[in-house]
Amino acid sequence: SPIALPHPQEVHHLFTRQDIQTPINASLPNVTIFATGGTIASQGSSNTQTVGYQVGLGVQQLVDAVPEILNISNIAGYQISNVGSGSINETILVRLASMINAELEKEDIAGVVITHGTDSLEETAFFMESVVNSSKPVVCVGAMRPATALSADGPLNLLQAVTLASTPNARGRGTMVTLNDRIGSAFYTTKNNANSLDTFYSTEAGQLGFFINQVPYFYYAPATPIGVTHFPLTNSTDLAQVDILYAHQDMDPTLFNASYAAGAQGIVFAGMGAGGLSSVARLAAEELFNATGLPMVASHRSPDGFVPSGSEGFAIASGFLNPQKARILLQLALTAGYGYEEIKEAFALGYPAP
Ligand SMILES: NC(=O)C[C@H](N)C(=O)O
Repeated sequence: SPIALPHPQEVHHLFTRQDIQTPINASLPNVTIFATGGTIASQGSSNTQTVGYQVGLGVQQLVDAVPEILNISNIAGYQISNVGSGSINETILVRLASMINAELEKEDIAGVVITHGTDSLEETAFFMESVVNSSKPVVCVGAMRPATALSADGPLNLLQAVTLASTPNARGRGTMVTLNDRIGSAFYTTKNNANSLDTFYSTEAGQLGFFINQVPYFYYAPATPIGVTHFPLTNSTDLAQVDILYAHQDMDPTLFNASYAAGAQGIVFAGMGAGGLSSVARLAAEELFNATGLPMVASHRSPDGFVPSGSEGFAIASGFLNPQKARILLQLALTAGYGYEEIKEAFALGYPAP
């Protein structure tokens, strides 16, 4: 049965093509921007307001604020939505991905940029990594300060994102995230701080590169992360429902059954340490698994780390994937009709035997 979409009133701009097309300079590459909202598209009531601002700027205004972009690329833009990234949903993700696939198939397109709120940017980036089938760069970018703020970070981040999307050496690196001069892999990059400008990085996996004087420098030759499973996109925007449960001392063990009763087709738990649960919660989860076969994935509530297989016998280990990324992989696998063993294999790709 169709899954109810959250906050439909907030996606009323969805896919109205507010097409922008800057004057064509034949010597420059072509980059398409897909704007979804977020702080990068937000305005405060003063130049010192950095909390409680409103999303509202369209893709045209984002580009107008950085005319230097036009020295780097010809830009076309789509307004996909204009929402805080907490309201990005599966309808937006699936349609955005299919638009990006279609765009990258065009021979004259060098790459694409997604402007996005930072709160769930890593989820969208991971989704694109899993379903975009092109070696051309897909660059996700956001900002931590609204466009109206003193020292707003959005304009420079956008300039760098467009630069990255037009750089031949950015090909073959999967979907990337760039903010605050850093270039990271969508597979590993995580938002680490709710407020700080310097929030996106990936501790153990490291960065792909960085910007100096707006030029991207890479640490390595093109490579994509181990463990990416590529899924075909279907026309359906209904992805399997997967819930995340957060483990803690005295976790309510009934949450597992409640989640299942509410329609979850899979559960990811943000486990303590390397994927652990209290003995009471573990028993409840295991009983549910034994009774229903509901796929469950053990991830970690610590910001970084690894869940090895076998830590919770009935649960599939998330490896390096944090709960929000593990959820997307589980959603895509279930939507593609994977059974338990195939799901297990998809996760295990992220932690191959040495
Ligand atoms: N910095 C940001 O973009 C945060 C914003 N609340 C969002 O994710 O849409």
